[in-house]
Amino acid sequence: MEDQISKILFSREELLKRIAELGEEITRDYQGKNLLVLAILKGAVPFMADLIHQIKIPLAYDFMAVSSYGASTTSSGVVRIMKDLERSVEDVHILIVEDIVDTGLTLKYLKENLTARNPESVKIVTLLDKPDRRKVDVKPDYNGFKIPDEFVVGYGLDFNEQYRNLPYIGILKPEAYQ
Ligand SMILES: O=P(O)(O)OC[C@H]1O[C@H](OP(=O)(O)OP(=O)(O)O)[C@H](O)[C@@H]1O
Ligand code: HPA
Ligand SMILES: [Mg+2]
Repeated sequence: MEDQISKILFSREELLKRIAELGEEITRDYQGKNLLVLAILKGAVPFMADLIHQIKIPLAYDFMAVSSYGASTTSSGVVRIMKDLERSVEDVHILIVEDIVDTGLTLKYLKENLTARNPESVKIVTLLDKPDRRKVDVKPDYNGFKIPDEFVVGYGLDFNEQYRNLPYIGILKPEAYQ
């Protein structure tokens, strides 16, 4: 598995350090607010698990699953909800947690879909942002790291469902998917 990684971009220590900073900012901004941390399955799970330890106010968390990639390294552009929320969100401030914003198609769809449910607010925190690849205009409110246009895996990010269990973020060698 690790021999398919050409370069480690962020070690576990670097990830945790940045996540602590994000948690501090979020703690400050959501003081006194009814916060729902909404992680997008499956990639955001490791990030969300580390992030919630660093948000030092009461919160609830939930999950949605949407899919646009399948077994490919490029987005199909068609976003489908595979698992939805089971309760109304009218009384909460939603913080969407993503592992990566790439074309932006997933988040644009999600943000519009959730905004239509009339929550108090909808914001986005992503661990990684790949701005060079953006196809639609969507900006994360909180971002861990900007990254170049390379296919990355680890810490929740997959290629064909593999590599999610790596404790760091690395660049996948092109020969691993060609
Ligand atoms: O900005 P975009 O081009 O839309 O890409 C980003 C989305 O793609 C990945 O999810 P994926 O559909 O691979 O599901 P997964 O989290 O289960 O791997 C990632 O977790 C984001 O949700
Ligand atoms: N790696 C894994 N999954 C992804 C990526 C990536 O670089 N971009 C969008 N989904
Ligand atoms: Mg994926």
